[in-house]
Amino acid sequence: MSLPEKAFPVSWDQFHRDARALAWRLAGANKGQWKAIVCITRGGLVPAAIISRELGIRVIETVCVASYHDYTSQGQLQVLKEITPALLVDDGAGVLIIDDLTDTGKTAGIVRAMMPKAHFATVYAKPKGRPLVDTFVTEVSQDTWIYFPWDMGFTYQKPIADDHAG
Ligand SMILES: O=P(O)(O)OC[C@H]1O[C@H](OP(=O)(O)OP(=O)(O)O)[C@H](O)[C@@H]1O
Ligand code: HPA
Ligand SMILES: [Mg+2]
Repeated sequence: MSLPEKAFPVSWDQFHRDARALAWRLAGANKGQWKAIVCITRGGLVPAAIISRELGIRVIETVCVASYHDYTSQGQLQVLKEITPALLVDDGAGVLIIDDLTDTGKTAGIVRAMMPKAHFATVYAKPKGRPLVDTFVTEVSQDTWIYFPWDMGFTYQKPIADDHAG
């Protein structure tokens, strides 16, 4: 297992602020009028909850995709549950697709193909995935791993000087 060079840990508070910032941007797009949210599980569940609250969207659908089976290594992408046909009309126009991040862009590419006219939004984006999303909040470099608060717990931190002792 190879770990990306840099770490970008995100606290619950920071994630809430960043997801709210995404909601502000989305309120300005499509006049804030969305038919429904399609949330890409599982990572999209938390931002979808925050955005649905901020924008008053009550219809929430899931598309269930899994690709990172072993922590940081990506495997075969599996679609475990498809989008309800009711939302696929008119290629998904007026629908908001939400995920926590786009990395290589593979997940975004697969879901975009299901709804080419939907608006795709993520909280974070890495350069390879960035061209596939319409709206995001923060870009992080490709060699960075984003640590989400739901994947973390409190642990002891070594003093910075311990790694710089000469
Ligand atoms: O741009 P990509 O390289 O495709 O990676 C991005 C996807 O990877 C993660 O999901 P994951 O498959 O790990 O499942 P999870 O959301 O259930 O954690 C993340 O939540 C995105 O959906
Ligand atoms: O940087 C990441 N962090 C968490 N999950 C991910 N899935 C793909 N890339 C990432
Ligand atoms: Mg995911």
